[in-house]
Amino acid sequence: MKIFSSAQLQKADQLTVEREPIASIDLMERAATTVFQEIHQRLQGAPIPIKIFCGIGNNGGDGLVIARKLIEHGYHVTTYIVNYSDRRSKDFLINYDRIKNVTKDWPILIKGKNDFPTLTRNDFIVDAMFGLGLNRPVSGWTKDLIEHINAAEAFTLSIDIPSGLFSDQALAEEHAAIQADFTLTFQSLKTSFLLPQSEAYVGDFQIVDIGLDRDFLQTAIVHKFFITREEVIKRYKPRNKFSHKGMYGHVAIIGGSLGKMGSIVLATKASLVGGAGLATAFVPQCGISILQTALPEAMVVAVASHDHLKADQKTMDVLSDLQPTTVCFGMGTGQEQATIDTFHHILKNTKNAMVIDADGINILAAYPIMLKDIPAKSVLTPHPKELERLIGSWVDDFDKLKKTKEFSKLHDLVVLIKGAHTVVVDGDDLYFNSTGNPGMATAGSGDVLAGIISSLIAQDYISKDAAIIAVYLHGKAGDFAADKVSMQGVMASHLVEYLGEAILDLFKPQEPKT
Ligand SMILES: NC(=O)C1=CN([C@@H]2O[C@H](COP(=O)(O)OP(=O)(O)OC[C@H]3O[C@@H](n4cnc5c(N)ncnc54)[C@H](OP(=O)(O)O)[C@@H]3O)[C@@H](O)[C@H]2O)[C@H](O)CC1
Ligand SMILES: [K+]
Repeated sequence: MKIFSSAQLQKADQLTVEREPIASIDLMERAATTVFQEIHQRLQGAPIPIKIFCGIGNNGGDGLVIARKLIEHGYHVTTYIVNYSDRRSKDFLINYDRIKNVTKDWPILIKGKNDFPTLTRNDFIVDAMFGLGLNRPVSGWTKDLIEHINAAEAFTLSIDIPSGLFSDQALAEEHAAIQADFTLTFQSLKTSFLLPQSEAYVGDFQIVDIGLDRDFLQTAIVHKFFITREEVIKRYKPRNKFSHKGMYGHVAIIGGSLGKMGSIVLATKASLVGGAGLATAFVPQCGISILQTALPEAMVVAVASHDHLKADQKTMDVLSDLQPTTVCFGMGTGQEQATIDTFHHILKNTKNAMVIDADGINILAAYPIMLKDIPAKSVLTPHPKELERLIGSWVDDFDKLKKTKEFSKLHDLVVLIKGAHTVVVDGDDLYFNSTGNPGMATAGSGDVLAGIISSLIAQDYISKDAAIIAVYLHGKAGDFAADKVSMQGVMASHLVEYLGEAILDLFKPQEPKT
């Protein structure tokens, strides 16, 4: 699913008005009516106090339409105009008049701190102060009002975007934005919703289709996407009836050290459950019986050394004789010099795209000279600390995206930014994951992900698609697991266990949205 920038959405608004054609006031009525219907469906006429805060632009105009519709349906609504400027928009003014037809009175004007209403936890607040027109941080008494609303801890629904939050740039900590519990957003997600810095503001969100110009939406070029089920299905390759295991690739998972063999078990198992035809774990001696006991389906090759990976020529020859389709390196290896040398040797002798995880990434960060030896389009799967070691620190989340893109382009790699909405970075293109839950922040979760990505590359998916499908399925498996064992109860093994269910779910008929 495409993620549009605020400039593109404003363009879409304008083109819809011209091409449909539809008067902008009618488009506002249509958009806000859709929001009203969503609210009405949830509240079902509940007699709770609803307080709607409207700005003076079109976001405020939306708020006025919602207020009018709610009043017409018998809700207890108080409407406030947050008068932060005298430059009221045309469509705001029309709706300012229209609401008077149902209330017989003007909404309450807020012009400063003295006008702030008392709010309680029992209020239902609708925030329609600023939308995509926000062009600078909110300041003065308007900022105080945002803080006043947040302090009430009442359920807050934001229209289009939590007021004060930017769509395409970061909000510094000292600035204020509405801490929404829920955001109903028009036509497209806003990038900031998916970034950790916005966590306090966005809450849950839902996209409402307001019928903007289809042609524009389909043809506009974007570099940001949301990884939905449809994005995965369109990339998924069904299996042929006459296929055999040799057609689904051979994954070599290389890593492990004394006390850290579990990571290899998880990754190797995930690669098999993910569909690879064959998997070989390539480990120090200490790993042989662990692997063979835990995972009879996998082959095991051990280097001569006992505790760490220290490959001699003989074992390297064994690896090249195996001719794995995909090599995955890094989990649990540690950073002994012999291991670093082994890694460097593997990099230089591998042609196909690899998957590099954990200590593999730490070694690359410590020895950037090795970056040039990584096969093109390899996938790096750092968690935030590992990413920082790799690309340096960032000022904010948008800067992190920019620096990761530069790194990806410079080295021709696919890089993951792991987190609540894991991002797959492929050059200029960013793919944000939609699945997963905080229960997945658990030991070994990343090993499973690296195993799935390796598995898909071995099955002939291009690295970017392998990463996109893998993060989605990994998250979905986590969601299924959390449903069964609770978020706290999720362990990495559950992610492997529920991976099959996540794959099956791709092809299950979905329940219609209520
Ligand atoms: N066009 C349509 O029919 C639709 C519009 N939709 C809704 O519109 C908003 C975007 O509305 P817009 O009027 O462009 O802007 P806002 O309502 O977000 O903001 C109003 C004005 O506020 C000023 N501004 C910006 N930042 C600040 C600030 N920090 N402090 C004070 N004032 C600020 C700015 O004007 P300036 O001249 O002062 O710069 C804004 O113009 C969109 O989000 C939707 O909710 C829907 O898309 C439906 C169709
Ligand atoms: K808003």
